[in-house]
Amino acid sequence: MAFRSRREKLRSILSGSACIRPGSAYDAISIRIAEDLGFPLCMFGGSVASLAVLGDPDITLITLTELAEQMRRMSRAAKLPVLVDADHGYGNALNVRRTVQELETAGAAGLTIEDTLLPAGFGEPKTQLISLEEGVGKMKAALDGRSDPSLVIMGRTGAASITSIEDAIRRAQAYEACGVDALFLTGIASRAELAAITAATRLPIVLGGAPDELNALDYLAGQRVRIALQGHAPIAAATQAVYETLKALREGTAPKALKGLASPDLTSRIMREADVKARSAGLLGLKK
Ligand SMILES: O=C([O-])CC(=O)C(=O)O
Ligand SMILES: [Mg+2]
Repeated sequence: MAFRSRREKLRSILSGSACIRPGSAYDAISIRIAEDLGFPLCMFGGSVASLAVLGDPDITLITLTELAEQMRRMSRAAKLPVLVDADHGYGNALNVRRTVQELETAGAAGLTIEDTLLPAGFGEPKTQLISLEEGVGKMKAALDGRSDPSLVIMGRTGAASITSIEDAIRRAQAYEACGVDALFLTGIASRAELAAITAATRLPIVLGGAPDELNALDYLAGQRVRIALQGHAPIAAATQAVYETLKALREGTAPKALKGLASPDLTSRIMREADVKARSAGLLGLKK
């Protein structure tokens, strides 16, 4: 299968002994840049999917079809393994199963399913969790939905900052018992909390946003953390660059006087233009 080697690369990160930083990417251009810079993995967050596809905040307005289509574009553009944030799986456990099928055929190397109540409930200003039992059903459905056994399924909980660290441990243990491949934890606030999770579980850990005391990769590796996210700065940088450029043009700056544009060489590399030219020579009878 075409995507198996990507999934095996993600598996080798999880079964290794180091902790890596994934590149945050959200479209064909950003994943090619992450690939060229040598990132071993790309994180495709739900927040950046919503922003890139809809221009909206992370409130689960995006549909599974839109997420999977963006994933497919990224899979086509680069060979870098992608870990995709599949939020709550776009519905109940049956929807989770469908979500896994769609993201698997779209080329994801791995995906996370979380136990957050999404979209937000009526009259609920704060994030809520679904029950542990429903969460377990979702993890089982996700595992059942996979047809390539190398696709990585991660059980995710943000319980540590929503209910308690004890609840996060209970949930992590329950998802581990379902047979997920890794635990994705958000809202871990301290080394003591991470140590408690590490001691109570045995699967590789992926850490969402974390405070400064959880930044050192060697320390994290010793706590069985294999992947540590560091936010989504690239899309923020892209937004600022587009803003500055449009603002300068609107104010009358000549295109040639603009600062901070990609050079023709960088653009050509991102477009894989040398490959296109070689292909055109062979297939369209054009000069190389
Ligand atoms: O998965 C991540 O990178 C963190 C997250 O939930 C999001 O950005 O939506
Ligand atoms: Mg998310």
